[in-house]
Amino acid sequence: LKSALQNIFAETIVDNKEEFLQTFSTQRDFIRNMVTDGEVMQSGATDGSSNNAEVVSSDLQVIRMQIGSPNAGLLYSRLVPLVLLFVDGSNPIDVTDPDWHLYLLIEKKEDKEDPLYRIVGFTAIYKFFRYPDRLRMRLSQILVLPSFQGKGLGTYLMEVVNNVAVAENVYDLTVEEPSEKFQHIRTCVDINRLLTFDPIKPAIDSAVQTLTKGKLSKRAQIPRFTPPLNAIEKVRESLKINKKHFLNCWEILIYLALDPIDKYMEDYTSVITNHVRSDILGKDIETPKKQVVDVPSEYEPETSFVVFKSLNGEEGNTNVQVDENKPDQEQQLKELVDERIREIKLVAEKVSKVCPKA
Ligand SMILES: CC(=O)SCCNC(=O)CCNC(=O)[C@H](O)C(C)(C)COP(=O)(O)OP(=O)(O)OC[C@H]1O[C@@H](n2cnc3c(N)ncnc32)[C@H](O)[C@@H]1OP(=O)(O)O
Repeated sequence: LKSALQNIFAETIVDNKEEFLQTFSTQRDFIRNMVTDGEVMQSGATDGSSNNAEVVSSDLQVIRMQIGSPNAGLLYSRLVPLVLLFVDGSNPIDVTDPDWHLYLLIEKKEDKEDPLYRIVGFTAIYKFFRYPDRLRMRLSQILVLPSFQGKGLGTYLMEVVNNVAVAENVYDLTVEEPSEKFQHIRTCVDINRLLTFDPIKPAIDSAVQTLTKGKLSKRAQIPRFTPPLNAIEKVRESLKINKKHFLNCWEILIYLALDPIDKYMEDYTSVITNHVRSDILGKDIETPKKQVVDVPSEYEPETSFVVFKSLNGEEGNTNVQVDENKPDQEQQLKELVDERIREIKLVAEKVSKVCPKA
């Protein structure tokens, strides 16, 4: 056990019980001392649209530290064991790369003379260049310590990071390999922001109108139901939500706008099926089909081909091998669609509880 723990704790390991217990008094100011040169990004509740006010007391602060600063690297080396133990599949960040920032969620308790600082969570974010003159932010690790989870603190930290991305006008904010739970939280936060973002309202209304106009499932071709390009652009520029994540949110925004949802569920499911199928095939199934056909010619046979584009979207005699295990594929597709609908309902339920008008 010791060697396994040694791998995780490295030089921060304390294997003597007395010595360990003593650190509670000898190092009680460690965190406060470490964060003195940090930048306070938020104190107390955010003005975000989620309902965090009830969980976020004025004792909470989010402090940002550049990893290159002398204390940040030292502090992070103490956090590494927590990252390895609690964030699935994570690796420690490179403490020599100054483009990393730590956002520490600190609980500050008044105590005898000096306040006592406790870290209740943190996130590591990478800020990097985007050609020609912008910066992007990528959230790569986030952790709320186990005894503080499920109290809205992860949501709070996400809101603070969103506010920073907007205030610093970065190009966008992305998340590296989000876990399912974190993706759910992030989506809830962003849906609340999107619901109050007026510039996309006309686009949502128009999508909903198309969907409610008539039985979609009876139509030969189901429209794609993606947001217009200018909406994608406005959302990225104002809210810093990247396109891929906005497309996920878009499906939920439409779900929330369908009233009554039961009446349109069949059509809505065909739209989602369509999206899932396009994602799997990695192409937009509504675009006119293209085919590549080898043709005999007097030039090199390997470089002679013709590309056909059929205008009615029908595929002719294609070489694409999609039919082989058809029943299996259909079943798998249905399972993926069911899973996606389940996720959508979960977020929809959550956001309509927080803001009942949604
Ligand atoms: C890029 C990556 O790093 S991905 C990996 C993410 N990190 C991890 O998996 C590490 C382990 N997990 C964690 O650290 C945390 O659970 C996090 C960061 C994922 C989420 O942080 P938490 O503080 O637990 O999230 P938060 O409390 O805001 O929301 C989680 C749940 O608590 C609930 N919650 C929110 N506010 C409250 C509240 N006021 N009272 C009670 N519960 C609440 C939410 O409803 C949510 O539940 P739901 O998902 O069932 O709808």
